[in-house]
Amino acid sequence: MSAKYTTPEELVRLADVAKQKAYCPYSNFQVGAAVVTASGDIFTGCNVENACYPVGVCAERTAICKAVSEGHVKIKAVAVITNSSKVQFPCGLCRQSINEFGTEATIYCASKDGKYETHSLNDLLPRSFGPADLML
Ligand SMILES: O=c1ccn([C@H]2C[C@H](O)[C@@H](CO)O2)c(=O)[nH]1
Ligand SMILES: [Zn+2]
Repeated sequence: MSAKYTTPEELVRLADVAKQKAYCPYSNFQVGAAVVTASGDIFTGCNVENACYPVGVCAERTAICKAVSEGHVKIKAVAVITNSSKVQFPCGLCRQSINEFGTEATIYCASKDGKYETHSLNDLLPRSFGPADLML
């Protein structure tokens, strides 16, 4: 964490920088993510694969865990970028993880050239199950 949130384009750029660190020898699918917290701080992450495939972690969840472990539990926006020429969306696990910390989050989904689409988490994860559902 060092940057403060400015623009979606800058957030996508920071995700792209994080993508350079992707550890993905099995899929060769590089992913970078950048999350913006309530304070405007930015945390970034990459996917980290493992020889035992299920142990691998997505870029979005790497970034979220970095934020939460530094005490930032409210996420306002997420940018994700891959090495695909198509715009890519977070996987289901990552959508659920974003939901835990940012039910109102905005998601910027980019292709490798930096072009991005903007979606609400609610668009990507409708009728979600989250913390409020356990407040019995
Ligand atoms: O939302 C996603 C989906 C996939 N990946 C990673 C996991 C794996 O390392 C590679 C191929 O699935 O892409 C992410 O980082 N984020
Ligand atoms: Zn994922």
